Amino acid sequence: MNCILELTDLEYHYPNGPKALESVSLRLMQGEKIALVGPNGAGKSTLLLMLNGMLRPDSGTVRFRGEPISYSRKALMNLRKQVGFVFQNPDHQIIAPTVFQDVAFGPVNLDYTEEETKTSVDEALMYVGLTEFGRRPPHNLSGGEKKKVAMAGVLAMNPDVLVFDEPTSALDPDSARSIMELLDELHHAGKSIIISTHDVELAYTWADRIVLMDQGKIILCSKPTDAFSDKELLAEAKLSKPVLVELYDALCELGMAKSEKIPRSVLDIVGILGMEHHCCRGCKAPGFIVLEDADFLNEDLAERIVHDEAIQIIGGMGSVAKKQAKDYGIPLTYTHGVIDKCLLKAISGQNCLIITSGGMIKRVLSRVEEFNAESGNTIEIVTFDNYLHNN
Ligand SMILES: Nc1ncnc2c1ncn2[C@@H]1O[C@H](COP(=O)(O)OP(=O)(O)OP(=O)(O)O)[C@@H](O)[C@H]1O
Repeated sequence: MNCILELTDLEYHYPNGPKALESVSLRLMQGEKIALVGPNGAGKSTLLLMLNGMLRPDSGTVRFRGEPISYSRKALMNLRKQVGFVFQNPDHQIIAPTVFQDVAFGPVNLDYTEEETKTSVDEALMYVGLTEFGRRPPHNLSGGEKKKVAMAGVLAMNPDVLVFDEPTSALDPDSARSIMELLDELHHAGKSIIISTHDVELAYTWADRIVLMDQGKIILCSKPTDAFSDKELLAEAKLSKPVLVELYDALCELGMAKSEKIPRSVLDIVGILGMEHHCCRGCKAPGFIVLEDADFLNEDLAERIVHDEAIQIIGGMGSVAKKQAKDYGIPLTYTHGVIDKCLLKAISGQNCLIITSGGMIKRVLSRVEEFNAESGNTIEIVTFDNYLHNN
């Protein structure tokens, strides 16, 4: 993996304010998902603002693709094309009278042609599920919708790195989940993503790496399972353990689990209990999962699969799948946490269809394979091609 952004020994004092960053060094690798976690005032937003040059450190270096960033107007404009920043409060980002104009702001400033601008805005609005919102004034939208408009504004420039300051703050659980699904989709499309959050459950299940911050310093940078198992550090950063880790600790104490692998999802817990107690294997014939590429979906094919394979559960992963399902009137049982939920249903004997596209297809295949290997289950996955060949 290549390093895309590198911070070395950053120090920063706000003018007339406190020291906000002290000896901060961090590397964001290509295609990585990092979550910054820490109490109020820890320095998370300040660190994020360094990443696209919105703040300039008093000392230390920020490198993008190996080169120290330059703070000239032209160089910063160029950097911000590649490192997109979504503020915690979308009102800080939304400026135009209509959603379309707002999302078009970046492309227009980057001298896209009219046609290129329209294409990139339409795609970005499709990605965030706001295709029909182009003419609406942003100030009349809900908090979650405004957040999606702000995200679309950044996505329209197709940056390699996405920086989100508290992507789910002030959102209801459903909007928060759909934003996180979108971040996952962007990750599968090859983006490197760094977020700040107070939500330990979210950070634990979503990130590849956790960066714990306190009082302007990075106090730990490690895999989520390591970061959230360290009681003392969590206390120092005034954070609690994620529920899944608490549950796992309790199961171990009760002698009900002794797996080496600390669970990161409900499905992992079910897998561990299944291994220990043989309770979810062999009792019932498992169901299977049909995987269909949303890019090749049509109404007839979906109907045929659902009918021929006695499908009981349908999951749609990603914006293309959700749009296709809506257009073709396919009722989706699940639109978030799709793979794990379908695996849970398959264990209990139900047949599932997962509709998805792009890099997420591989993710479904690898997750099912990983789950089977770890839990001893044998959930079969029928891919789109197999379906065509076998029928
Ligand atoms: N514009 C500013 N002027 C002066 N001090 C500031 C400014 N912005 C932040 N600070 C201070 O810098 C320190 C770090 O703030 P920062 O916003 O980076 O923390 P944070 O971890 O993002 O906090 P939160 O979780 O509350 O958003 C805090 O002590 C804060 O009071």
